[in-house]
Amino acid sequence: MYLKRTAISLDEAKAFIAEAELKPRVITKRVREAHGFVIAEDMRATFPIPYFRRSGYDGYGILSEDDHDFPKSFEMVENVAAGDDFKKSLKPGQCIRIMTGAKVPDDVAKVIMLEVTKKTEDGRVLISESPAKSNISEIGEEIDKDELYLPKGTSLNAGAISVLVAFGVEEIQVYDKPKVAVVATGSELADSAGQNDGKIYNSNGPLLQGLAMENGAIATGEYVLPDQLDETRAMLDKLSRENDLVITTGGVSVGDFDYMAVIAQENDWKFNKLAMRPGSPTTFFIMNESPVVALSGNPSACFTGFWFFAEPLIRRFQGQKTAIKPGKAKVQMAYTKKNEFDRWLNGVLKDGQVSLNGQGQSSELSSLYQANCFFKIAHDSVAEVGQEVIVWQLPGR
Ligand SMILES: Nc1nc2c(c(=O)[nH]1)N[C@H]1C(S)=C(S)[C@@H](COP(=O)(O)OP(=O)(O)OC[C@H]3O[C@@H](n4cnc5c(N)ncnc54)[C@H](O)[C@@H]3O)O[C@H]1N2
Ligand code: MOO
Repeated sequence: MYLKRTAISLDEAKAFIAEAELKPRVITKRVREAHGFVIAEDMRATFPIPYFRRSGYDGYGILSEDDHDFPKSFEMVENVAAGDDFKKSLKPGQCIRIMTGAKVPDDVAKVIMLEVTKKTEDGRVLISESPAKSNISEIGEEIDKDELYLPKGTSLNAGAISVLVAFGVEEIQVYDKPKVAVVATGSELADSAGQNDGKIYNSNGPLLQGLAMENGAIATGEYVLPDQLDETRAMLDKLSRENDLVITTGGVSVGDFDYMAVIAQENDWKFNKLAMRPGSPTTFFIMNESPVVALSGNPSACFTGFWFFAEPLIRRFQGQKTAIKPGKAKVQMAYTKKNEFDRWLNGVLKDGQVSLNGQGQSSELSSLYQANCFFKIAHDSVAEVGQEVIVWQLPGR
C-alpha cells in the first residue's frame, strides 16, 4: 500500500525503540526452575565461601610448631573425612589423616599431600617434605559474607544456578520471559503445498521464533496470514493484547497488498522508513500498549531487523541491554557496490577480520545460520581490502 514515508536514521529508529514504554514483570521462581531466566535482584553472600577452613588435598594435617626438619615421623590420631567436624586439639608430634573438602581443625596449619608421606610398620606416618603452601582454603577465600556474587540482570545459566544453590537459595526474583508473537504475512506462504505455483514456505516464522527464544523470550505461536487487511488488523489486535511484543514479517513495503504500514498509521506509529539497507521499509508502532516491530519479508532483511529492533526490546523486558557488542574489524574482501543509504551486511567475524556472509542480498536465507556479526558500509562508499569497519558482534555465535 503506497503511503508517503520519511526515512529516519538508524540512530533515530533505535531511540524510538529505546523510548518505547515496556512493562517488565518480576516474578518469584524456584531456583531449580529458573534456568534461562534473568535475575531481577542483586544476590549477596549470606555466608562466606568456604564457610569453614577446607582441605584442598587428601593428606595429613599438622601443627605449625611441627612444620620443620623433615623427614619426620608423626603419630596419626584421627581420620577426618569430608563432612566431619573434628573438634579435638592436636599435641606436638601428632597429625590427622584428612580428606579433600574436609573441615580442617583450627589448630592445623598445613595439609601435607599424601604423595609425600608413607605409613611405617609401627603404625606411624613418615612425612618426607613440607610444601610452601598450606593446602588449606581459608574462610571467605572465594567469597566474603555480604559480597555481591550475582548481579541483577544476569542470565541464569547452569553456573549461576549452581552458585545460588551453593548459598542455599531456594527462590529468587526473576524477570518473566516476554511473550512474543511472530506473524508472517503473505499470500505466497504455503502451509504444506510447498514451493509450487508461486508459493514458498514460511521460513521467516521459525527464524524469528528461534531468535526470540535464543534471546530469552517465549514464542507464543506461529501465525501465518494472507495479504488481507481486515484479517491482519484483527489478528494483530488480538495478539498485541495477549503478548508483550509482536514481530511481523512481510507486507511492510509499498506493494498493493502490503498492509503493515496502514495498520501502523491507524495506531501509535513511530517510524515506517529507515535510511539504511537492508530493511528500509521497517515499521514500528504501538498497538494496545504493546510494541509491534514490522520487519521486511526478505529473509536477510528480516534477520537484520530482528537484531536491530526486536532484540533490544526482548532484552529490556528482562532488565538487560542489547547483547550485541560493537567493535571494529578489517574487511577481508573489497565491497564495491555503492548505496545511497548505509548498508549493514551480515558477516562472519574471526580474529578481527570480517568477511561477507553469502552474497549480501536482502533475499538470501541459506547463509543466515553462519552469520555472527553485522558490518557497516557507509552510504556512498565502498570498502577496500583491509579497511577498518564498524562491526556488531552477535551473542552466542
Ligand atoms: N516499489 C518498491 N518496491 C519495494 C521497495 C520499495 O521501496 N519500493 N522496497 C523493497 C525492499 S528494500 C524490501 S526489503 C522489500 C520489503 O518488502 P515487504 O516487507 O513488504 O515483504 P514482501 O513483499 O511481503 O516480501 C519480500 C520477499 O520476501 C519473501 N517472504 C515474505 N515473507 C516470507 C516468509 N515468511 N518466509 C520466507 N520468505 C518470505 C517474499 O516472498 C518476497 O520474496 O520490498 C522491496 N520492494
Ligand atoms: O531494504 Mo530491503 O531489506 O534492502 O531489501
